[in-house]
Amino acid sequence: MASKELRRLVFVTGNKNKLAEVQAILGTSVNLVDHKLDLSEIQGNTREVASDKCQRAAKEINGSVITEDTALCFNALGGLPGPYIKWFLEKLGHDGLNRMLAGFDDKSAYALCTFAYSRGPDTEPILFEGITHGTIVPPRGPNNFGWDPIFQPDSYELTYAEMAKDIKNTISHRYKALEKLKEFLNSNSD
Ligand SMILES: O=c1nc[nH]c2c1ncn2[C@H]1C[C@H](O)[C@@H](COP(=O)(O)OP(=O)(O)OP(=O)(O)O)O1
Ligand SMILES: [Mg+2]
Repeated sequence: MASKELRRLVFVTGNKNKLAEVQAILGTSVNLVDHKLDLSEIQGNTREVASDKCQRAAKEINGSVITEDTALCFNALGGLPGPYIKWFLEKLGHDGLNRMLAGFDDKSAYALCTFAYSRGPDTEPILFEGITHGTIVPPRGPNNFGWDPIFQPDSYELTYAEMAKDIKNTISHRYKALEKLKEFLNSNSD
């Protein structure tokens, strides 16, 4: 690849908020091409779910792709809902997610982001993980993105939803995973 040429990366996601954050974090360092597709997701641990999703995307695109899977893991529940948070959020809402922890003193949780990069349909995806630890709290802040109003990162008084985007985007699970992906891409510029 010519050194001045921006790397073209196809990001397959059905979530516009994710896409916006990834674009904001990557800035102009890559030419991000979005491809809207709601991929089906298997059951399994976060690495299995992320890897399978990326393989499906690479088959659809028939080329190199990145995908991302986000889990929200409650420590009192041994890491659940984890990769199934989307369905728990959809069925229970913010209050229901809080109530899941009512019987536990431990309200701690972590957000885990797994980016997966595949060179094409017949290759094993490479995974990049980022974790931000925090606490599950009653909802505060605008309800624009998923579980942002109920996740308060450690050493902050604000939930993800209350924070300015440029703060979230420098401490988030997504930011940390993308830092690793960027480092990998910079040292593998084929
Ligand atoms: O930073 C975040 N802050 C708050 N909520 C978030 C965040 N990131 C993902 N979320 C939500 C979206 C979905 O309810 C679940 C993850 O599920 P996940 O399968 O990874 O996302 P998705 O299906 O919306 O998009 P995709 O097409 O990329 O799979 O957590
Ligand atoms: Mg999904």
